[in-house]
Amino acid sequence: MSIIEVTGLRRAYGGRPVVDGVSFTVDEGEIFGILGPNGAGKTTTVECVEGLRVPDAGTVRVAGLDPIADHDRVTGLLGAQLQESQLQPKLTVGEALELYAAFYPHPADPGPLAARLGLTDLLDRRFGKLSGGQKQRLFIALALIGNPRVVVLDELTTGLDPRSRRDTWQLIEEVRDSGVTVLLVTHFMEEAQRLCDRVAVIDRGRVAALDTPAGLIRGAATATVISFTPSRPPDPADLAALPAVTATTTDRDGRITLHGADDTVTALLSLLARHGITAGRLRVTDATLDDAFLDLTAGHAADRTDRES
Ligand SMILES: Nc1ncnc2c1ncn2[C@@H]1O[C@H](COP(=O)(O)OP(=O)(O)OP(=O)(O)O)[C@@H](O)[C@H]1O
Repeated sequence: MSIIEVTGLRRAYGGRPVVDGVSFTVDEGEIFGILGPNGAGKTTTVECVEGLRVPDAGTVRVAGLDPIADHDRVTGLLGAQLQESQLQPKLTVGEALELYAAFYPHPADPGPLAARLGLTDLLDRRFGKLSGGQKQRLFIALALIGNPRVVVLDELTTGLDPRSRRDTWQLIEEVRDSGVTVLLVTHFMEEAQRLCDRVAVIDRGRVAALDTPAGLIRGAATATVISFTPSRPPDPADLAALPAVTATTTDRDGRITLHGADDTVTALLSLLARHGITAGRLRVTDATLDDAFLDLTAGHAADRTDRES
């Protein structure tokens, strides 16, 4: 059953459309990712879901309610992640939890919630003295304090070191496992691949693809990534003519990376054998969500160059 329904959403700033007909539904109990390049319209989209922005056109429903017309009821069932600037540096973790609990009719008990998020030892610590990872744990706690059915997390792990990021991922999975639906805006492919049940890739205000991470990878032009260091450079025209090749790059050390499919590997090996070239440190790997994302948003970088030139 869907808990969020977005249909034909449009929003422009100063006459420039930044969300241009976005539609998707989020099922209750899933982690739904919104992925896209900078400026693609991700935050604007989730702000419309949260009722913080009024759409120019289209409809948004959260548990069947309109986030603008039914603002108070939607606020009661949707937990949003605060931005850092919204908390006073002198407020302690315990005070922040008590303060935000007071905003909701049926809040979670701050003590057990703090324990669940590993904040018990930090209850007397001031917000301004917390590390990046500790702040993010507090933001997740504050998003959950109202006992929401949905939490919206926007770039929650940006700026965290790899360990804190992994710890935060585990917390997000625990939130989902407790029955809360998660709408997650992220820039990190690894994060989306590891956490999200389904992902909408938004590019230039439109949904470029919507699928499970595995489905996005399967549907991408790149299935296989091949890299090797040749004993001497092959003819670039021969490489470009290999079956299913979508991209070829050569780094400063002469190492070649080809994006293609299984057929590409076989044809490459016979090409190299024909020319007596050996392939040093040959690596053949499956494409990742990163590769799928680059395929899906391939026009974006070119457009940006056009605009900036
Ligand atoms: N209040 C505003 N007034 C004018 N333009 C805005 C406003 N908010 C966002 N924009 C512009 O709208 C576009 C989309 O912004 P948005 O924040 O939704 O994108 P995003 O995909 O979340 O980007 P990022 O990944 O960089 O956070 C950007 O070009 C941004 O500069």
